Amino acid sequence: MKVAVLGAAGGIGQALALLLKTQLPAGSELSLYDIAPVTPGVAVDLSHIPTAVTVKGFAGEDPSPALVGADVVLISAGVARKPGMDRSDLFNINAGIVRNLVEKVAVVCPSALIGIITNPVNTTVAIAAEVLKKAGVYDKNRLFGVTTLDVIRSETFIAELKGLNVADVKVNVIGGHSGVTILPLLSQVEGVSFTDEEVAALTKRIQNAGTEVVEAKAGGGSATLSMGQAAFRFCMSLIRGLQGEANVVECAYIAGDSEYAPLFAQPVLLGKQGIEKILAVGELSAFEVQARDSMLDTLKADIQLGVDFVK
Ligand SMILES: NC(=O)C1=CN([C@@H]2O[C@H](COP(=O)(O)OP(=O)(O)OC[C@H]3O[C@@H](n4cnc5c(N)ncnc54)[C@H](O)[C@@H]3O)[C@@H](O)[C@H]2O)C=CC1
Ligand SMILES: O=C([O-])CC(=O)C(=O)O
Repeated sequence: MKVAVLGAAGGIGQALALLLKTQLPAGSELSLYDIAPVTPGVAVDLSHIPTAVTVKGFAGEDPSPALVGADVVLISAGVARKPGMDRSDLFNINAGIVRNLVEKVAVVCPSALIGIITNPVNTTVAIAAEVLKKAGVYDKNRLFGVTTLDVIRSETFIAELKGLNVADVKVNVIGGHSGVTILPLLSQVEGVSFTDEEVAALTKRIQNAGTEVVEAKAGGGSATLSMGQAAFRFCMSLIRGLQGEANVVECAYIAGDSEYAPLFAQPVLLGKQGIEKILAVGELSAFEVQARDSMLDTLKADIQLGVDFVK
């Protein structure tokens, strides 16, 4: 397997690259690209870790050499939030970065699975889809907005609140990746019950968890280490699917068959072609139905912004 990380010299990119270097299957290749000149040095640094994963680093304007033969491309290139900003404030800079990178992916490794981490995810995934459509290589089963951080946060916060072993907590998070569009389906968590007050408070905490980190870092950026772990988990699931493992399921922001919005985060079964099957969201509580319905105008507007940007 060859995994390319674009934005590899950044906070997320370096954490993710470390996890991939230590835990990708033996024989894998890790390809790191960033505009930052330090990137080949990051690769040299990682290459001294004794695992059977080869690492190469590329800097400069053109990501193409890093993309040759990639099976999975993870994109975390761009700018991160500072206190007082919303994810949507990143659009002006990050939209163009994602467009340019995906244009290269479309030419060099059009059948790779693509995971978009760069914010605002609700919009950058729409941009990626439009770029791939324009290039004539769009396959909706191969493009993902990485929302795994919302899932791991939900698992962590639920286990903390209820005194559970976090390894036993499974939760789906649907919708998108910002504010009210993040909807953890707490009513479906097995073996746990929540009061109405707990549901309201926990949902709000999960929706605001990115801001919690941004404020705690006080101008020093947003979540990088937890996001590195989240992207690593998602990447390993993509690879396990590609390698034919059965029952690999993750939530991701995808172009599904959702009646709610053209892109919508929901659970998917992963396989050799990317998404093998879109899984049902299941029964929602009255609170969740209300939260789902009231997010849709925001989510659709975020998606339209991305479509219009490319057109
Ligand atoms: N999907 C999610 O759940 C999350 C997404 N994010 C987003 O991930 C992105 C990256 O965050 P961090 O790693 O913390 O930022 P960072 O600033 O530490 O790293 C970003 C990297 O992108 C590189 N870069 C900028 N323009 C580039 C280009 N045209 N080509 C290649 N590389 C380029 C920079 O040189 C830098 O090394 C941000 O947009 C952030 O909002 C952050 C946390 C969670
Ligand atoms: O909040 C941010 O800007 C970064 C992010 O997406 C998250 O931590 O969920």
